[in-house]
Amino acid sequence: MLHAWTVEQIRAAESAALARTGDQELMRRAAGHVAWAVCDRLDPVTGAEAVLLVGAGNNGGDALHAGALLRRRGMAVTAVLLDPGRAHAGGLAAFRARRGRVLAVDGAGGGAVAGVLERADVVVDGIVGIGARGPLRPDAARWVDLVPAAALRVAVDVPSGLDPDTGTHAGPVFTADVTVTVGGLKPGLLLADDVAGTVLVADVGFAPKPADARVEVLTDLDVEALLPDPRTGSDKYTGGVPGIVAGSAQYPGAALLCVGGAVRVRPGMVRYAGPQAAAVVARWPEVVAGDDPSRAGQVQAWVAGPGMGTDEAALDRLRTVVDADAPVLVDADGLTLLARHPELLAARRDRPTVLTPHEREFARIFPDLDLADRLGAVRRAAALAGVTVLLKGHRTLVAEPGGTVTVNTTGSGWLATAGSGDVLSGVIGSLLAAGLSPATAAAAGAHLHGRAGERAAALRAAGAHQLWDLLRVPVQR
Ligand SMILES: NC(=O)C1=CN([C@@H]2O[C@H](COP(=O)(O)OP(=O)(O)OC[C@H]3O[C@@H](n4cnc5c(N)ncnc54)[C@H](OP(=O)(O)O)[C@@H]3O)[C@@H](O)[C@H]2O)[C@@H](O)CC1
Ligand SMILES: [K+]
Repeated sequence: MLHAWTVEQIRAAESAALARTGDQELMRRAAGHVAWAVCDRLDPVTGAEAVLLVGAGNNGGDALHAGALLRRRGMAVTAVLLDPGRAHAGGLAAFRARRGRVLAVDGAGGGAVAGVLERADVVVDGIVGIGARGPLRPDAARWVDLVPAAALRVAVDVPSGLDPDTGTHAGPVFTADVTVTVGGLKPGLLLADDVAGTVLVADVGFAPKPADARVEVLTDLDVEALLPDPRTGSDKYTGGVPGIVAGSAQYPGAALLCVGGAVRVRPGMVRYAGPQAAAVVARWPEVVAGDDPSRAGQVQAWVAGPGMGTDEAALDRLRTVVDADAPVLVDADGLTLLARHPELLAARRDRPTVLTPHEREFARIFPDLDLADRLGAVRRAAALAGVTVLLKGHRTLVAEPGGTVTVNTTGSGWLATAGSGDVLSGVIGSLLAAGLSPATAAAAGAHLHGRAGERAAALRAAGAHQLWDLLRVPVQR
C-alpha cells in the first residue's frame, strides 16, 4: 500500500529530521534526486540546456543545488531568480561555484528570460513547494505560462500552483512531466496526475508514519491478496453470495453487466432479484434468479441500482434491500431514489453501506458539498451520511466515515462507456459478500475495474461487457 500525507504531516516529520541532519544536508539529498531524475531522462546529458525557475524559499534552494549537480554533468544551466534579493544563499553559492548562469527577472536579465526558456531542453520548477499559500502570484505565474511544452518539465516537490493537500489548481500551474517529491507523497499529486506527471518520492532520510496517513493507494499485490480464493472445504457461503437488484424493461443490459461483474470476481454464488431474471439466467446459467429481493434466500451483500428504474416497483425493491441486515451497495437509479428519499439513506447510517455516485449523482445527494475539492467533498459526504462513498472520476476516490480516503490510480479512457459502472458495482458486490469491509471492497473493486479498463484499452476491446473477461488476470510478479 502507498500512503500520502498532508503538508502539515510532512512538516512535522521534516522538523525532526532537520534537528537531526540539518537543512543543508536534506536539501542536498533532495537536489540529488532531482538531478538524477533529469539525467535519467536526457540523452545526451552533456551540452543539454536547463533552466531553473527559482523562487525565494527552500524549494528554490533545492532547484539551485540540483542545478549545481547538473553543471557537474556538463549541462548548460541558467537559474532564473524570481525574487533575486531573497534567493536561497547556500543554493546560490553552490550554483555559482559551478559557474552556472544567473538571470534576475527584475534587472537586465529580465528580457532574456523568455528566450532562454524557449530554447530549454529541461525546465526545473523551484518556484514554490509546500510553503506556498493560495494560487500562484502573477509575477510567478507569468513564467509558468512561458514554459515550452517540448521541454522536459521537472517539478521540485510539488508543481507550483498545485495545492498539495487537495490537488486543486485555481490558476496557472506548472505542468510537469516528472515531480520529484520530498520525503513522502502528497494527496494532491495523486489526484492531479495530469499536472504532476510521473511522481518520484525522494528519500532524504525522513518519512512520516504510514499509520498517520489519511490517504492511501492500493497496489496490485494488495488487491490480489484480498480477492476470494477458493480452497478445499470452501462452500458457496464462504466464497460469498451477492444479491443483485438491477435492470428493467428499459435497461435489460444493466442486469447482465452487473451480474457479470459479480460472477467474474468468483464469489460462491450470485443471486439476482429483478425483472430480468430470464435474461440473466440465459446469459449466466450459474445465477439463481427471481424477481423479489424479499424472497431471494440468503444473501451476504446486496447491490441495488444499475438500470433498475425509479418507479414504485424499483423503490419497493430498494426499500427491501436497505432494510436487510447485509452490507448494501447503492448505485445509479438507486442513488436517484436515495436522493428523493433521504430517510432510506439515514436508515443505513453506521451500517456497512457503499454509495457509488458519479459527480452528478453525488451533487443530487450532497447538494451542499463543493466538488471543486473532490477529496474534501467525498470525505465530508462519508462523514455526513455515515457510509462509505465511492466518487467516480478519472481518479476514483473511496472515503470511509472515519476520514481515510483511498485514491484509485488504475483505469483508462475505455472505462468511460455505457455500462462500465454497472460492471463495477457487481464487482464490489462480490467483494462485500466475500467479507471485505465496505471501504476495502470499494477500493479493491475500483482497482480491479481500472486494471480491466487498461487491458481493454491495450486490446482495443470495446463495450463494457468486455471487462468481464479482463477482471481477474493474474498479477505479474
Ligand atoms: N526545510 C528543509 O530543510 C527542506 C525543504 N525542502 C524544500 O523546501 C520546500 C519548502 O520550503 P519553504 O518552506 O521555504 O517554502 P517554499 O515552498 O519554498 O515557498 C515559500 C516561498 O514562496 C513564496 N510564496 C508563497 N506563496 C506563494 C504564491 N502563492 N505564489 C508565489 N510565491 C509564493 C513565499 O513568499 P513570501 O510569502 O515569503 O513573500 C516564499 O518565498 C519544500 O517544498 C521542499 O522543496 C526540501 O529540500 C527538504 C529539506
Ligand atoms: K515546485
